[in-house]
Amino acid sequence: MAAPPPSSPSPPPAAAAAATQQTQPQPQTPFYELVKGNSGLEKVLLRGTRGFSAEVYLYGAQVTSWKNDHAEELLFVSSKAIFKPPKAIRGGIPICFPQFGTHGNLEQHGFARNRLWTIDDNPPPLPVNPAIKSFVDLILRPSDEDLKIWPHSFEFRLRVALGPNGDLSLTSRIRNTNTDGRSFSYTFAYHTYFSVSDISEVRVEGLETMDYLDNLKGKERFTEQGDAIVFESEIDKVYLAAPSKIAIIDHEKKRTFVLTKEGLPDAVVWNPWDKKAKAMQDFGDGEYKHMLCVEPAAVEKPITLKPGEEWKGRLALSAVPSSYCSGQLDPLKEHLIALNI
Ligand SMILES: O=P(O)(O)OC[C@H]1O[C@H](O)[C@H](O)[C@@H](O)[C@@H]1O
Repeated sequence: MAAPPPSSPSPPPAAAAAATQQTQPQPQTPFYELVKGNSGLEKVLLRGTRGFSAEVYLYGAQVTSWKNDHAEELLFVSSKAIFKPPKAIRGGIPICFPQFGTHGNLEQHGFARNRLWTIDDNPPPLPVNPAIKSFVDLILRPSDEDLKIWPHSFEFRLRVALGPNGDLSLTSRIRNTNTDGRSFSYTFAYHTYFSVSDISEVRVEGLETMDYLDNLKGKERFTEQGDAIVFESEIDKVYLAAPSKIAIIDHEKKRTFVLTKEGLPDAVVWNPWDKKAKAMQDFGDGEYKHMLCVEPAAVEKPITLKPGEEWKGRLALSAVPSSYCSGQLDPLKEHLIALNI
């Protein structure tokens, strides 16, 4: 069920229907493939050059795997994750829309993460790096049931793309398609779960001195002190107006994740730690040691769209060797230039 690659990066990948007509994947040729995943839910496989790969479930449009050229998994998905609606999949990159967390009257993190998305065969053109050959476009429109809980018509298009250096990008385009002249507002996050060797060996750079809302202290506002952020206990903070680049440095793995965000001013940092981990049905007791969520988001100031308006929010992820010193973001720039991001 391999789909042939698009003839150019702008047109969409071949239709899912066409995907079923081809039986022989073309070796060395980037493509996406639609296969059955856990519990029979469908997922899209993206394969890049040199063995890079990613997987996206149509359920939630959720990326659940991103692997480097050594076939190492870079995202965390819980061994207890439940792949059954209406539960959202615990791990990968859940999409929080139209509400982040409890910032509104909807269910926690909104409903996009537990809806079935479809492959969008004919998305409006999106400027992309021509070197990217492996990508898929997904779309979510509200059902009649959704309109009862959030009475707004929208089109949410998500492109997930695997770059030539194994970097992963997610581009969201959300359009207000209300025909009654009404604007709508929403909050949003790419709730990214990174796989880390040992949370106590990890530090995050780029958020020091930032203001944040502490979800563990009634969303009260504080200012981060000191150096890079390290982890010794539960954390659940929304960093406000965070920089567009954030680094997660995993000492043990000698790996640095670089997040680049556009259109998303905030960044949430979350680790449930031991007590909350035990209370979560779909999360192993000790798994908090091996994950960290850093979530590019728009939380403090909701995004408002008038009818016909479209918003774009992008996340680009790369994993690079940690070959620079603590507190020096400059050498990181070299990696970013090398990665062309
Ligand atoms: O359990 P979930 O609904 O997936 O939420 C998991 C976590 O997501 C975010 O990081 C929030 O800031 C946390 O408060 C929440 O606990």
